[in-house]
Amino acid sequence: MRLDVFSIFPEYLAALDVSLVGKAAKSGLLDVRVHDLRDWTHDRHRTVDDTPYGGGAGMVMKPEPWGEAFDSVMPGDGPSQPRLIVPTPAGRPFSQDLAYELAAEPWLAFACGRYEGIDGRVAAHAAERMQVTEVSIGDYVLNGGEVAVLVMVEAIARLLPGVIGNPESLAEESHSGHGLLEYPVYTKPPAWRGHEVPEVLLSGNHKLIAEWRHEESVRRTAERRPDLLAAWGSSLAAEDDAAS
Ligand SMILES: Nc1c(O)cccc1[N+](=O)[O-]
Repeated sequence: MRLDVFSIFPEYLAALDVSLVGKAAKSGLLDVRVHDLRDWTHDRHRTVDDTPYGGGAGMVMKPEPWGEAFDSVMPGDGPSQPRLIVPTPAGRPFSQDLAYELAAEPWLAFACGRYEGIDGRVAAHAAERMQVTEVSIGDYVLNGGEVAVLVMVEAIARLLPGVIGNPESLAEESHSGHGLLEYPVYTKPPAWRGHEVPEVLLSGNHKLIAEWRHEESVRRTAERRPDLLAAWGSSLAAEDDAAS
């Protein structure tokens, strides 16, 4: 998978050089290219923003640098086009399902907005030749899209074949598809500062351990995410109906 990221703070994306994503890039599983949007400005101040039409506070990112950057890095007459992801609070909620969907793409491009956002014509013009998806990582206010890109790239990259050592671990994680939050985990020592590891986990009885883990997943989901529990219950009912 090729990933292109456009930002006025390319150093913010340095985190993509470390850990899981960095290893994937070094092993050739990922081709990560970070671009400084200001490289496509032509004035001495390397201007990327201007006042909003219609008034209002803040500044809007000018369309020209984006258009020139996209033309340069992913030309319209090229053999293929990426899927463009624009992090924005007004976007489609990012989820594990969307991470799987994006992990199936051969080429992703991310446009990191700043200020009050990117001129709306940038996405509209890009959509003339590539799929554009505006995505939100959550209902809170950030100063730009860079941190959202770091979140999405990590969630996507770990789904690519060969990136994580034990693919089986993907199956038991929260939001991994069974619909429940994952159970609590423990390791040595068996007792620590007056806290004991649940005895069942020391029993060696794999059936009891599996039952305890499921019960813990259901309990945690009921406490913290009743919305997920309801959806999980509905999916079980649907499976039962399909089987009967
Ligand atoms: N929430 C937010 C933002 O405030 C600015 C850029 C991107 C996002 N987001 O992806 O959720």
